[in-house]
Amino acid sequence: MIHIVLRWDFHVVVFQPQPHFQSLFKSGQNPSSSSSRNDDAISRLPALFYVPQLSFSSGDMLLVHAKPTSEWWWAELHGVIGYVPASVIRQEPDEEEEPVEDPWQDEEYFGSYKTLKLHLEMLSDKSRTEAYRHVIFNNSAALRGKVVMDLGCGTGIISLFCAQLAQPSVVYAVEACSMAAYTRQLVKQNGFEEVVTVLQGRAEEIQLPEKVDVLVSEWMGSCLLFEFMVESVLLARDRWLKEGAVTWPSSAALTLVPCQADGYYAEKMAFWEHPYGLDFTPLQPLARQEFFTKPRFSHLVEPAECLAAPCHVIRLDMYTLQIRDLEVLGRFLFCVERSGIFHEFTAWFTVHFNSMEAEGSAVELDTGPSAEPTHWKRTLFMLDRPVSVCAGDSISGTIVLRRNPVWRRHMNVFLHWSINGSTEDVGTKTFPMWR
Ligand SMILES: N=C(N)NCC[C@H]1O[C@@H](n2cnc3c(N)ncnc32)[C@H](O)[C@@H]1O
Repeated sequence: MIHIVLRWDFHVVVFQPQPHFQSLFKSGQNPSSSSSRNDDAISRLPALFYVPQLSFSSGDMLLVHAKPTSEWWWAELHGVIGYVPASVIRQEPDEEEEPVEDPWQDEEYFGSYKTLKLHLEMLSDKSRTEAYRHVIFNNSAALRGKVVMDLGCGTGIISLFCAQLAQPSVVYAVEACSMAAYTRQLVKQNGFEEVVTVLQGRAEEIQLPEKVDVLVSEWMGSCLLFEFMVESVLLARDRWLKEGAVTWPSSAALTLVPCQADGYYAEKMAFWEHPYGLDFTPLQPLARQEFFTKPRFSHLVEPAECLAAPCHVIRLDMYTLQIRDLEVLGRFLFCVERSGIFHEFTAWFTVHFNSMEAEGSAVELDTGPSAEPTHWKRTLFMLDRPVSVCAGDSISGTIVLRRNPVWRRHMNVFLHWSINGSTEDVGTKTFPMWR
């Protein structure tokens, strides 16, 4: 995307490479450039080791490669790349906001699955893993002679269940990272080489010898969509699924509920009111910024903390969902069932696996408070200021999960709400997940 430099001439000099990137901005003609604003902005630059010199003048056309933060963009001028303050450049009006494809991001993403840490976490999650085993067991007869694709197989557990519990003709176990080599060993170790074929590569790029009857994948991330692995599932669905074939999960739903969170609020905010008999409340704005800006996903909300009946705010049909739909909007209307303090929204997801047989029973994997905890836990969105609510009040609004245009596996969650439909008692907050 092309941008033009607006006002100031900037000369960016890195006077020493070090873990924390520092630079000295000397403003050009514009006397209004406040060094304090620059210093403040510099302090929030992403940590870097080396940034080459980058000088540019009013009217220059910069090529912006990425927007890592709202204040600093990664741009190029005449072949030289460096950080520039976003405040001095303007985007060409007719520019399309095309997502920036950045191969480095996927290297980082797949690199995180090369070690056992995340695989151990997923395999240790009994609710998650038993749900997939239950699906394969329930459909073992229908799977006989079928062609299966396990997308993002990791250690291959789902493919091994297919070979252990059913008699598919073949399972293509697709894994992008080097864990695939170990997965091959596990297939051999368990005597399933005749059935399971491990393919290392991205599902979007690999070549299968045939189309498939079943596309199964465990693609869910925090708040359902984080990681956006679901995009790969949709691409594979459109490329490899036979007509009338099955995708597991078949559908997914994001659930939201307004909650009271006395413990968390006391721990992070009320604490500053009188620690050791002193008044530390001037630190509360800092605490709000530090502890309540990003969602918290290690939270295990209890049913008793829910102020209203949870409701599905977003539903995804995996047979019809399109990639363009992945900027998902949900509306909600909660009727408060018990008076209390509205501190936060809690979100979790549920996925369903339809049976391959007409009369067969579906399987559900619920990550909410009424089910066994999972490694996804639940996602807590803290309001900046708690609101007292009474039984019978209504909390209505919208939630939007918007994919990050630069960091493509991340997203922002926008929440907008009002109490009893009033225009005064309105709240809105954006939560980055995670960049
Ligand atoms: N949130 C999750 N369930 N993540 C599971 C991720 C597993 O799928 C693998 N994976 C994710 N996307 C892909 C893809 N497009 N192609 C192949 N493997 C993938 C990833 O390397 C890891 O082993």
